[in-house]
Amino acid sequence: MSIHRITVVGAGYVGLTTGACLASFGHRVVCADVDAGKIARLRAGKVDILEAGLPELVAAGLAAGTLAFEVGAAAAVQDAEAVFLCVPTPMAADGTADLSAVASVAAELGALLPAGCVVVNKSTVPVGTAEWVRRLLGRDDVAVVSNPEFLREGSAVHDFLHPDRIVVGSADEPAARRIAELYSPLRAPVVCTNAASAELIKYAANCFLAVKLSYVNAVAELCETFGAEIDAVTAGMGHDPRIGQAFLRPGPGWGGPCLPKDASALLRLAEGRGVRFDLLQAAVDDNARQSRRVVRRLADELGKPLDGARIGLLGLAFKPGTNDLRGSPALQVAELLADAGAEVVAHDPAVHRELPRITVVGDAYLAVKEVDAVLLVTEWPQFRELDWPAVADLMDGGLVFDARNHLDPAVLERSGLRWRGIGRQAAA
Ligand SMILES: NC(=O)c1ccc[n+]([C@@H]2O[C@H](COP(=O)([O-])OP(=O)(O)OC[C@H]3O[C@@H](n4cnc5c(N)ncnc54)[C@H](O)[C@@H]3O)[C@@H](O)[C@H]2O)c1
Ligand SMILES: O=c1ccn([C@@H]2O[C@H](COP(=O)(O)OP(=O)(O)O[C@H]3O[C@H](CO)[C@@H](O)[C@H](O)[C@H]3O)[C@@H](O)[C@H]2O)c(=O)[nH]1
Repeated sequence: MSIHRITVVGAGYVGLTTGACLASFGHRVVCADVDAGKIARLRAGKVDILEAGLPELVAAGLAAGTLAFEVGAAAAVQDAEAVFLCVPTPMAADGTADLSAVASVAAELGALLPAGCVVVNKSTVPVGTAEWVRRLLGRDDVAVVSNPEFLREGSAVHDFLHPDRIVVGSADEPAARRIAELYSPLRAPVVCTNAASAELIKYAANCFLAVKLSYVNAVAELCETFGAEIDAVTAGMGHDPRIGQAFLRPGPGWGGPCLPKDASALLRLAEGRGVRFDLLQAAVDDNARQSRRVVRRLADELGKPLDGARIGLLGLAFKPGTNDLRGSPALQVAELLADAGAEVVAHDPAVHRELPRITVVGDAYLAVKEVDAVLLVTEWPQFRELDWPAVADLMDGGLVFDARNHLDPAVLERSGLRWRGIGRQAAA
């Protein structure tokens, strides 16, 4: 029996993208959220988050009548055949995943779900959560399927529509297959397994990426000491298909709303089972050092104390293409600079709100005015296109520390600026 009537609970990056994309396949989708203001804006076609193609998909779904929005999950499940849980699972104070939103939705929906409905865990949740949700629902006639999501922010719609794989896991294999069938228009490989494996796949994948980044950041540090060039080193490594070119760019540390909390959650899960995962712990520890290393190098290159220095920060979002500040390494760097007594003036093309301890300005040229050094922390394409001779005129000092190796060193040097990167030698 194919599924056509879908409810999505949680209309954020994952939920709204899932809902709008499934509606575009012709299914009838209702997205529910506890945020009444967000639902009112979505009903008017207004999307709060910065995701290419998402406003268009929402508008198309609303116009076709395939996509609707409700306040609260209870109002959205009357005739649902599948209910996707896309609520937040942030890091709790003890480093585990906070499952309170999942628990409250499961408790709320237990008595309301139609018989034969499938509950789908799309939130990133610890191993064992599918079974736990099944018990909370208290229903023998409702299956629970784990279906983790792998989309990246900034390219959420593209990633959802072009997945590398679909993962479904459940004790109820026919239910898992019915969920996998929803993705059949995407022609992606399907991994159908038990719930524990599906849940672990998500953490294992994100944490593998985190380890890869800590590794490459350490190799970049080696490059600095040996006179090697990290771009050449990673290109040379990446031609080996067992390594691959992706996810090898060094930076000020890995961050965002997912990798840090998922690494922490997997470490706590391992600890709970008495399994030592020293490799992952080292990746997390090295990552915490990386932002400190960037600030220390900036101070060394500056040749004067950070206390009282004025630093122009280019970028605030955790990566380009998003306005998400959750877990942003740029903010960690800004905090460290402020701790050291520096005055931080920052610009990000997508972030226009006030932030503590930083002056946020609406123009990159304002951010570099009269600064002792510029520190680039988010690789927005716009920053490459700046008029660098004009930047040199505006700055008091001449140092540009490019913590993403994003700028063209030759352009900067020609502009009379001193470029420094990560894992790279100074331009000749
Ligand atoms: N952001 C990503 O790139 C991404 C990718 C893959 C997986 N994930 C995982 O997906 C989950 C959701 O992440 P997100 O980034 O979409 O979160 P988000 O914060 O963007 O959105 C979550 C939404 O759920 C709503 N919500 C909270 N409690 C609710 C409740 N009880 N009932 C209904 N709605 C409720 C919030 O108001 C919010 O709109 C997390 O587990 C995350 O780890 C995120
Ligand atoms: O070569 C690289 C690639 C990434 N990063 C950094 O790594 C972090 C994470 O980047 P990315 O993975 O692109 O962002 P997310 O949108 O958080 O996506 C990750 O987290 C999601 C939520 O779980 C998963 O669905 C995705 O598959 C996974 O890539 C950011 O700080 C990036 O700047 C680097 O420093 N160098």
